[in-house]
Amino acid sequence: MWKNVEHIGIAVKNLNDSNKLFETLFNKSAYKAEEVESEQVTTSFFQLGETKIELLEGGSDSAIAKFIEKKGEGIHHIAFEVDDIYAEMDRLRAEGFQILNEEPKKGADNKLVCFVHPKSANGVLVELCQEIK
Ligand SMILES: CC[C@@H](C(=O)O)C(=O)SCCNC(=O)CCNC(=O)[C@H](O)C(C)(C)COP(=O)(O)OP(=O)(O)OC[C@H]1O[C@@H](n2cnc3c(N)ncnc32)[C@H](O)[C@@H]1OP(=O)(O)O
Ligand SMILES: [Co+2]
Repeated sequence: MWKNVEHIGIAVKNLNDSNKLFETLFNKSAYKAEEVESEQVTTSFFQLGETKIELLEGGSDSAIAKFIEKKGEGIHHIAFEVDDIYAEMDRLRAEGFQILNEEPKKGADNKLVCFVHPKSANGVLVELCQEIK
């Protein structure tokens, strides 16, 4: 079952600068920063109601750097909380979606994550995530 929009990922060039900008915009501080080596990204998170904003700065070979090079800074992905990521990956594959991961992997903020290719989701990079218990 799909639940809430867990976070919206925003690709940024400089995390320090963007932290300050979004702190001013939201009038609140990021509640955490985290490096995710497997994705070559450093992230920070702002909690807004039940949804988070995830700022992402990427290393030179990262998906984030490639995205910024092509499209510039901005919304990179939308992440949805699901209750059974394995079942949803099987279901989506059977429905013909291109899932970018063989298995869920460890993402930021204590989640298992996987991605659906934007070419099979109307140009939107979709992330599924499930809390690690
Ligand atoms: C912090 C960890 C985790 C979390 O816990 O939240 C994260 O959020 S990590 C976020 C960063 N990681 C990822 O994005 C992993 C999944 N992404 C990928 O595997 C790749 O980025 C991709 C989607 C497969 C694209 O890679 P690639 O094919 O090498 O790049 P291209 O530049 O050639 O793109 C092909 C095609 O797709 C379009 N594209 C790329 N990224 C996006 C995007 N974010 N949203 C929409 N469209 C996207 C790109 O424009 C190309 O289109 P065409 O030019 O029309 O061919
Ligand atoms: Co994300």
